[in-house]
This record gives sequence, C-alpha cells and structure tokens, in this order.
Amino acid sequence: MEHAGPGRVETGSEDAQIVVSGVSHVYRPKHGRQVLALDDINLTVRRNEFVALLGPSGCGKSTLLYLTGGFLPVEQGTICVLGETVRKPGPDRGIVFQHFALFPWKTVRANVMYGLERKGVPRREAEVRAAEILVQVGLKGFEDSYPSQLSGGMRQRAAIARTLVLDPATLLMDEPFGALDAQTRNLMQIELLALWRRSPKAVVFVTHDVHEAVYLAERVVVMSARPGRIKAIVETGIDRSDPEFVKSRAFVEKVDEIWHLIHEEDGKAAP
Ligand SMILES: Nc1ncnc2c1ncn2[C@@H]1O[C@H](COP(=O)(O)OP(=O)(O)OP(=O)(O)O)[C@@H](O)[C@H]1O
Repeated sequence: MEHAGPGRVETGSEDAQIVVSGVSHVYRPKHGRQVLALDDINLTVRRNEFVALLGPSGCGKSTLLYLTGGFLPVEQGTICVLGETVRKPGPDRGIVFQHFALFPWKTVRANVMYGLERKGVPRREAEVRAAEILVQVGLKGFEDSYPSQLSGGMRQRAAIARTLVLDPATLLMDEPFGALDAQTRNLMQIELLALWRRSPKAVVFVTHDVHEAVYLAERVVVMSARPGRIKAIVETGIDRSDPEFVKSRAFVEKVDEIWHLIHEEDGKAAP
C-alpha cells in the first residue's frame, strides 16, 4: 500500500489551494509546560479538494486548522492559501466549530445575515442570500426561530449556513458533527457532500471518525500522536456515484486500512 511518507514535502503548484510548508507549533502557556503540538507539517490541499484530518486526540488537528484559519500565529514555517501567506483570519476562509457558534439572541436569519452585513452587503441582498442558503441546508421555515428553539442538528445547520453564506473558497471544519447523534450526523454528511458538489471549495474536515473521513474525503491525512506529524496521506478513491457505496468492498477496505494506521499510534503520545 502506497502512502506519502511523513517527511515528504509537497510543493506548491497552480493546482494548490492550501500549501503548508515546514509548520511547527509550540504552545507556551503562562503557567504549565510548553507543548510541541505540531512538528514540521508539509501538506498541499488541491484546488477544491475535500481532505479529512484524522489522528489521535491531542495530535494537533485543531491547531493546524486554527493556523490555517489565521486564528493562531504561524511562528515556524508558512501557510499559503490561494497564493497568499496566512497572517490573520480572512473572509476567504470560513471556519465551523464543533460547538455551534451562534448568537443566541439573534434569529436564525439574523445569525446568517450577520457576516454579510459586516461585509457591507445591502440588507435586501443579504436577506435573499440568507434565504437561499437556509433552503440549501434544510432550514426553510425556521428563519425566525432562535437557536434555543432548534435541535442540535438544526443549530449546526444554521452555523454551517452562517459560514457558507459568505461563500468562502476554503472551508475549515473542526469536528462539526461530533456532537450529533448518528442519524443526524449521517444526514449532515450527505448534505455537506451535496453542498460541496454544488459550490466547489477546498474543505479541511477534522474528525475522529475513520468512517466519516472515508465517507467524505478525497484524501485522508493521518497524523501521528503528539507531537503531530503527518504519518500518511491516503487517497480514498471511492466511487460515490453508487448510492450503496458504503457497503462496497473498496469502502470497507479503505476504512480498515486507515483504522490500522490510526491504531498504530495508540499510546504513543509524547509526555
Ligand atoms: N492553548 C493551549 N495551550 C497549551 N497547550 C495547548 C493549547 N491548545 C492545545 N494545546 C495542546 O496542544 C496539543 C494539540 O492540541 P489540539 O487541540 O490541536 O489537538 P487535536 O488533535 O485537535 O485534539 P482532539 O482530537 O482531542 O480535539 C495537545 O497536546 C493540547 O493539549
């Protein structure tokens, strides 16, 4: 089985959307000890590619996402998104967290319109765009509800809509379905794939769930236990045109292959 090795440096190209080169990250808390969270990460995400980041707890998946989003400073190495070096957050990169970051005092519509209004989009146009995206995520009829009146799955749809309405070229998702029940999670996965096909964008999707990673992603990046390094990059190569593809032998074998890569890391985290 061919895997990209941990030390392989992927070079940028016209086809590259995100290029992470030689990125390491050390947390230096005021109290407590330093943690080397990421160690020499090199990764290229292709234009409009769907990539999943998988690895043991604490291996730096969220850290890599926050660095790419510009929420943490890149102190060692560089990250370029569409040719621009990342120095701060920007509207070209949308981020969705595990815990639905909605304003509880605003309606679903107002939550979705918030980012557009901050960008100076006229109110009428913002309303139209919010209405369209709420239809796409299946929240038509709930525009005037408040987050507290929605189920967990609906709140996460609203949070996704709030990010998608800005039409970011790059979507960074940190375990967005981790808090959902299995059935809602599967519905959200189906919807996310449909949205990604309708409006292609690069997606970096952090998950703990091997099945979810293979279900969604074109490539799965497997990270090693802390300090996070890239252990392997696996092309899923799944033909999703068959509605029953999760039952296919290719799917089951890919899940198994990646599961083994992850479990080789069990108990290996640096102290
Ligand atoms: N603000 C912080 N200060 C100090 N250490 C931190 C901080 N944030 C994260 N870390 C440490 O950095 C390492 C990587 O954390 P990170 O959250 O990126 O991992 P992760 O792979 O996303 O974990 P999980 O799968 O459990 O969410 C962990 O050891 C964590 O304890």
